[in-house]
Amino acid sequence: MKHFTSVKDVTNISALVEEVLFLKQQPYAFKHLGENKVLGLIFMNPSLRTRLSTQRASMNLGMNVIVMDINKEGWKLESREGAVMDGDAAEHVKDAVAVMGQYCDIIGIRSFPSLENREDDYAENVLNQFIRYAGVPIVSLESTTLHPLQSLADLVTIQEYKKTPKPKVVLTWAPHPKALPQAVPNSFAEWMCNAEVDLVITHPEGYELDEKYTWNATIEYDQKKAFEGAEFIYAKNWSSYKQYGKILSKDRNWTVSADKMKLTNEAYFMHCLPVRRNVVVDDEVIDSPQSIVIKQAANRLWAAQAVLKKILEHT
Ligand SMILES: NCCC[C@H](NC(=O)CCC(=O)O)C(=O)O
Ligand SMILES: NC(=O)OP(=O)(O)O
Repeated sequence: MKHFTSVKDVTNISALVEEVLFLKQQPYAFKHLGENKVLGLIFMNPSLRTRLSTQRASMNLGMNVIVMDINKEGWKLESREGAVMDGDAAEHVKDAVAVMGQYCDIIGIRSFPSLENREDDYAENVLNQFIRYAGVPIVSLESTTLHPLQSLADLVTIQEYKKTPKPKVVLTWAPHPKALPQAVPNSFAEWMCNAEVDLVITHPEGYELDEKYTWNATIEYDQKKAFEGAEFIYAKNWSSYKQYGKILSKDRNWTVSADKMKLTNEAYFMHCLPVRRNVVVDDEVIDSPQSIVIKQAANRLWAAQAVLKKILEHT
């Protein structure tokens, strides 16, 4: 594997899932693979799970790791091509990235969307400049449109907990006070459309995701109908893709409640975290034995380790 920015970078998804499960059993089987190699983790936005799990994953492979919260600790960056830099920004992304590539053997980058201009966000300018100018493999730590490390961990978690060969997996929109990116649901749908699952996506009208990620999913506007017979309920808020970045609803009738979980086939509850309790999901559900959010977060470590291993083996 050269870069890891979407499911398209994976040649054999089931082999990668097996690799994740192997590393979960034997975390230190490749403890010398990354010796004398440095992973740089660059954050343009906050993180808990991605930062800590990827850092730990690199340690398990014997790598050294440098972490930078670039907006707080670095020079203000310009990302527009050809910009006349007489404003606030002191450094262009392409110079900063080329320099980082001199110090790191692999770079991870987190860069969220502005949610102001769909065309700009979906062009993935920051991620693509990292790929273009770093000269080293790039791992997405959640880009403007996708979160592949999360989706790989999600797929592994579903593989571990499924009760039938092709489980019904429901991605449900849930309310939230803020406008959030579409990266997690886009990426989840993209990975699930390539997996042995029956994917149903439920959301209020106007929250349709980019069809390029949902081609193999059924869209059901009635949340209760969607929940019937589900083996997994994956909750997430996102802002509108059609009316780009807008909050069209804060309807608490979409909150995942214990009553709604009763419609499912004793479904497991999943969420990528961080989660707004009693807005996205009721305490009663997330604190129930059917909630696997912590196991899901734990799998982030093994997912990151498998991806780093694949890249180290390639370089
Ligand atoms: N990496 C996991 C999700 C990150 C981000 N959530 C957030 O920004 C939540 C912020 C809040 O709840 O205030 C998102 O939805 O893409
Ligand atoms: N799920 C996830 O990516 O969490 P963080 O934003 O805390 O990294």
